[in-house]
Amino acid sequence: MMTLYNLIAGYCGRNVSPSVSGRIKYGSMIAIIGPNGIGKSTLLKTLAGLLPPVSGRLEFGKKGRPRMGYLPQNRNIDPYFPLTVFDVVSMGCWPRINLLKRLNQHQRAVIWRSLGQVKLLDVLNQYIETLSGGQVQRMLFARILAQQASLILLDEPFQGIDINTCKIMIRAVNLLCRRGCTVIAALHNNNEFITEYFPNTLLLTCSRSIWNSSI
Ligand SMILES: Nc1ncnc2c1ncn2[C@@H]1O[C@H](COP(=O)(O)OP(=O)(O)OP(=O)(O)O)[C@@H](O)[C@H]1O
Repeated sequence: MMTLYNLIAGYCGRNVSPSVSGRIKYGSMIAIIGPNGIGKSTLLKTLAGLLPPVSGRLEFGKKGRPRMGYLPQNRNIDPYFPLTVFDVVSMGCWPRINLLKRLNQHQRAVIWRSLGQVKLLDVLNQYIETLSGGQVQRMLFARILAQQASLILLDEPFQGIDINTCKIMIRAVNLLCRRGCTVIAALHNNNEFITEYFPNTLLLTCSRSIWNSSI
């Protein structure tokens, strides 16, 4: 689905990541790992199409760039904006609804299912200012699920959240991969979930990138 040819990510023509080559198949679950500042987020942004590669290239299959969901590391959300949990998760459907139209039955079902997967159905009508940090994280994750993307890019999705919330999110990610969605997550090396849940890793070092190396 996605092939990387000597891809180097960076800013304004300055290399940040090492060169990465490889083929990423449908349904893969990949952790990008490496020390702080090595370029994990930068590479993820490049895969997301938010940054052009400094050099090398990224190619998608015949169908072109798939529908993508991206969870950035800096998840700024104004907690005092009067939105409910349902409102935020429904934003995942926006690309597919006309601004003048309401959500249809199918889209509502998708939102409910996404909320159910992250166990937030009981707070769907609550304002976001009333949520805990872990609930906010799960809500943003549900928004990604509602996008029904076939490529999901997650930047440090488990940072600062408790083990139960992590497990809820991991289960949702596993389910997506079994349905053919590709999930790529930038994670810190010491993340205990890597060995247990991510069958494939891409280790970035200052000199090169290494697929499926043990941490
Ligand atoms: N917008 C930017 N413009 C220029 N340089 C940047 C920008 N964002 C990050 N950098 C630099 O790129 C390098 C890699 O940063 P990046 O966030 O990709 O690393 P990382 O491996 O994800 O780090 P961490 O593990 O700390 O999240 C750092 O030196 C950082 O200062």
